[in-house]
Amino acid sequence: MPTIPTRAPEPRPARRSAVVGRRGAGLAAAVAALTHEALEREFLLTPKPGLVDRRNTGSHRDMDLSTFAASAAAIAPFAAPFFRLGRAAAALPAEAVLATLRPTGLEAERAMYAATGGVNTHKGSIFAFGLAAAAAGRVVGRGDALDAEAVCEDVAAIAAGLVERELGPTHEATTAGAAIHRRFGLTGARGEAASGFATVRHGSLPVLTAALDRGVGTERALHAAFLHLLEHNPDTNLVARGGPQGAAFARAAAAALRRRGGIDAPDFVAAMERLDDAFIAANLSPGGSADLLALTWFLHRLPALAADPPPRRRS
Ligand SMILES: CC(C)(COP(=O)(O)OP(=O)(O)OC[C@H]1O[C@@H](n2cnc3c(N)ncnc32)[C@H](O)[C@@H]1O)[C@@H](O)C(=O)NCCC(=O)NCCS
Ligand SMILES: Nc1ncnc2c1ncn2[C@@H]1O[C@H](COP(=O)(O)OP(=O)(O)OP(=O)(O)O)[C@@H](O)[C@H]1O
Repeated sequence: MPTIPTRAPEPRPARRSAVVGRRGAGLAAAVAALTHEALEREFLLTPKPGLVDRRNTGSHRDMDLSTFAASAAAIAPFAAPFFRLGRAAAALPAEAVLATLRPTGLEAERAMYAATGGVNTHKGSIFAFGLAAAAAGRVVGRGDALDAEAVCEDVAAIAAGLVERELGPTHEATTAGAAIHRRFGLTGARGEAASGFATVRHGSLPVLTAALDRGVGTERALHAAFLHLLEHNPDTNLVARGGPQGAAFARAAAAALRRRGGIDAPDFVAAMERLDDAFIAANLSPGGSADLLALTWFLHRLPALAADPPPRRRS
């Protein structure tokens, strides 16, 4: 069982220029290390309403920080094969790529369940990071600069039509996401991917970088990004547990926190803790926003990878 660090380290400043230096095997390993760092930053960020964090296990009874640490350690290495598959598929038409990723995605899900004793800790993250890592490989394989824009555009191309194909009226609603689409029209993880992670690219990522640029610490900047996601991401996990009313409550609570100053409010942490208690009382968990928070960090740090050595892994 991996040990849980109490705090993720401060990153070195991201280089935002078009870095295309590291194209060898080291880059696939660096993408896997960054995936691990992003997942870890998400589960350690505290407080997060309804989610597993250092304060409590949120609205969850079957997982805690050690489950998340074990899960992250088990699934992050799969980002390397996803990246390599993407790089090998750089010249393929985008619509042919998803089929090449599915076996690795399902293997990663099996590794997650093996590491957690059958608990779904990171299914949404495996999907999002699998697509993002593969798209990063395609971007590098084409010789383009590795940045969030290029990766998100390629994810949109790879995932185009996924909602119609997998959630269309002729399909049996076999998963929670499909059932929620049938009842409420939400497109969940598939819709977010097909949009090129629009909620991240045009929302939480600019919020994160704006906060960092004005000198806000990493944890608090991640909180700003998370608050944005809580207000704007149509999270199927919230709907699965609390119905549309549960999702509306979460959105309104996040908007209220923003209006009273967000991360700049003097009692921000106490307000987030009160919200955590309210989410737990209502059994709400914004798991999709947790996934997108990790992805926000990943996309923020990606441009630095091609030039820098991979982030140091903590044992
Ligand atoms: C598409 C997936 C997520 C299927 O899950 P499901 O039908 O239950 O979808 P659903 O939309 O409800 O979401 C599942 C998870 O995604 C996350 N999520 C929920 N809402 C959102 C959202 N708006 N945006 C992003 N992620 C979200 C949550 O963590 C949730 O638990 C995926 O598990 C899948 O298809 N796996 C098969 C492996 C695969 O295809 N891999 C290929 C690429 S890696
Ligand atoms: N820190 C976190 N705490 C809780 N969930 C998280 C966290 N980080 C990511 N998630 C996401 O939330 C999802 C788990 O949510 P949840 O347990 O509500 O889903 P479920 O297993 O489909 O449903 P249920 O537990 O109601 O049967 C995971 O797939 C994961 O991607």
